[in-house]
Amino acid sequence: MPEDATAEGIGGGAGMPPDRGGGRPGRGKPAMGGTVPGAERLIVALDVADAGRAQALVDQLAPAGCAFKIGLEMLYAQGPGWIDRLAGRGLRVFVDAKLHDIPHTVYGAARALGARGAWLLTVHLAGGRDMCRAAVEGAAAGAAAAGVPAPRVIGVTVLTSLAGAAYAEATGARLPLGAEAARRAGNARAWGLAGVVCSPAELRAVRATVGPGVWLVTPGIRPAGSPRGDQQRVATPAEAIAAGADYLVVGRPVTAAADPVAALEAIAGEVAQALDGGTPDGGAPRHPPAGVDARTTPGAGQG
Ligand SMILES: O=c1ccn([C@@H]2O[C@H](COP(=O)(O)O)[C@@H](O)[C@H]2O)c(=O)[nH]1
Repeated sequence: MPEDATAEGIGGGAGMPPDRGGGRPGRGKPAMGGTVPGAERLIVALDVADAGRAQALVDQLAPAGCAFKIGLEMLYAQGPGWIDRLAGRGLRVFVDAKLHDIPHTVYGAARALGARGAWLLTVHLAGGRDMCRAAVEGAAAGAAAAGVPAPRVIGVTVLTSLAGAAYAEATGARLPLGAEAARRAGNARAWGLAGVVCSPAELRAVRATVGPGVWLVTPGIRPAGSPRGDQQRVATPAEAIAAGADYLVVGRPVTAAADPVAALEAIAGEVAQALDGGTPDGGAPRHPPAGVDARTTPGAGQG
């Protein structure tokens, strides 16, 4: 039955308590109450500056059962009140604040954000152990003071917009990109974070490093034929699920579509099919099953 992300516990259904807690992601469940199988694994990035547009997207897409990501654009243009607003509807809210500062400052920011009922909160792993631990502690303290569940703090490994020379320029490229992402993910686990953000290209290497129990949240999702935009390390929804992603972050392929609901449903359908071990065209699996069912409780490291 539903654990954390399954359709039944989310989506703002009337009278339904949001279960934003501790279980592993569900596999594609039958649709209930208008939810769409596969959508429970999707996080829609609300990268819009206009409140009316954001509200329209949430109203259109929430019944499918997806989560929503509030990132830098919404936070700076509209303010953090959107976290409360969506969480108050029983929706899972991923606050992609990408905190990266000295530990004292990050503690305070995470404390403030943690009090708002978020489900996930990001930090940059490049900020180091003390900063990441401060984020976990701050988020927990804020949530406890507000009487809401603490967000799971997850760490960004290497931005999906970086590759090749741009990656080398930004980091010094002491390790190949995949190895560096896996190394940083290992740090995330050691430092007590609940998961990491990584590109689909590194999912297998990251999972091999962190083992079960650490959530892998994956942007850089592009359905076949979708413009890549500024994303460099991309994969289709089915490929990302087959490689072991727990959650897929999808922005423009949904929000810039002429029909965002149809776009979301198509991606959810691809996800549901991949979770069942098939390919979007109904052929044999291209990869072994992702092994989601064998995982222990994600986020165990965050206590
Ligand atoms: O490495 C990262 C970390 C975060 N993101 C965020 O995900 C979405 C992706 O949006 P698309 O429109 O689907 O490209 C966006 O909000 C980013 O801030 C990422 O892309 N890569």
